[in-house]
Amino acid sequence: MSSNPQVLTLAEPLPLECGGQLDGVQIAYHTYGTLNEARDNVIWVCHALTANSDVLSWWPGLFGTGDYFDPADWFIVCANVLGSCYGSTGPLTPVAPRNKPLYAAFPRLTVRDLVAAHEQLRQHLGLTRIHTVIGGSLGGQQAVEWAIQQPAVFEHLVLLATNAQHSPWGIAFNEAQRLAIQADCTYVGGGPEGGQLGLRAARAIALLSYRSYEAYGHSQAEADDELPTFHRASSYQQYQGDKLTARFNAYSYVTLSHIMDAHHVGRGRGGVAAALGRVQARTLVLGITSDVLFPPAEQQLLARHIPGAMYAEMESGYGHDGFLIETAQIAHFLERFYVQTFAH
Ligand SMILES: CC(=O)SCCNC(=O)CCNC(=O)[C@H](O)C(C)(C)COP(=O)(O)OP(=O)(O)OC[C@H]1O[C@@H](n2cnc3c(N)ncnc32)[C@H](O)[C@@H]1OP(=O)(O)O
Ligand SMILES: N[C@@H](CCO)C(=O)O
Repeated sequence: MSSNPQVLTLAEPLPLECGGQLDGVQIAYHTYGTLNEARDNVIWVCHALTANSDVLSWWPGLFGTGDYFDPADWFIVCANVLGSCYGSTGPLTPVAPRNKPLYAAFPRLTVRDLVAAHEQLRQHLGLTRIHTVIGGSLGGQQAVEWAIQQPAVFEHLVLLATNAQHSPWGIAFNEAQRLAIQADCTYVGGGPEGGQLGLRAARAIALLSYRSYEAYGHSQAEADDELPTFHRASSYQQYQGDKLTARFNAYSYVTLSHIMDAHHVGRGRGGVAAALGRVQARTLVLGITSDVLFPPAEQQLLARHIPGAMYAEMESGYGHDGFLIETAQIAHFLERFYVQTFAH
């Protein structure tokens, strides 16, 4: 991370959806820019699977000086999710009562638990109104869940490449990755470095769902006339696995993928349509044409059931990760969205 996060430690135990609780929860967060006098310039960013609270470092082109969300204009908040490894309580954090990390025994959290923790942070920061909450993928799952729980807080909701309930297809991808991690014999009892070889394979599997046939064809094509001694695409897979293991751990990865799998806004609320119907924020839902993990149909469903939501689709060959890359298109649709909502 390019700058250190601030950390809030919750005074009270955090009750979990599974029925347990977490004591001494820490939430790492970044803020950028200044809260204006009217306190109406807050943008809250919910990050995806392996990112962190330093949104300026991982969403350049959308967040930063001269970008659509410029800290000169906005008070931007981004918090690391529970279960991750960038400062918020996760599987490698020593937790009470034994003050030791729980590793693979870390509790099964849900998106609702992530929201509950960040709701405590929102209250701690005294932010009664959020101009926009924005998130893609797991971040979008968190943003929509939060807008359902606290409909009066959010004026605008921006959802990218996400869904209302995780799909059997998405769960199957995650299970394949967990199987790779659990096949690494260091996963159980291996300490902080446990399962890293498995994580390397898991990231390589995940990449297949984050990119597309076209993206691989475009960036990893080989010369026609040579008998290859190695394949570019093979080396790319290995490199991406190495890149993630250098900055992430297997226990957080398993925890977060289970969180994604359990995501279902309709649970206990009479179904998805009834839950989405509670959203009061003006909503923009953005799908990506080549997203095989969260296909446009999932975005269309969100937009169909969130009252008055606007739906748009980004043309992109990048696949699911297009939500991190296609910043010019995102800015274009944001501008249309804000102009339209301002006019009403
Ligand atoms: C501490 C931190 O890093 S904070 C966390 C940062 N990450 C996040 O926040 C998560 C969200 N971000 C992401 O998922 C990604 O960064 C994305 C989707 C935005 C972009 O993905 P990238 O991996 O950067 O892009 P892409 O898929 O084009 O791969 C490019 C990389 O692969 C390398 N590469 C490309 N082809 C090959 C190949 N055939 N063999 C080996 N390496 C290759 C490139 O050299 C480049 O390496 P670099 O990342 O060291 O510069
Ligand atoms: N590429 C994203 C996951 C896709 O949502 C990440 O590593 O956070």
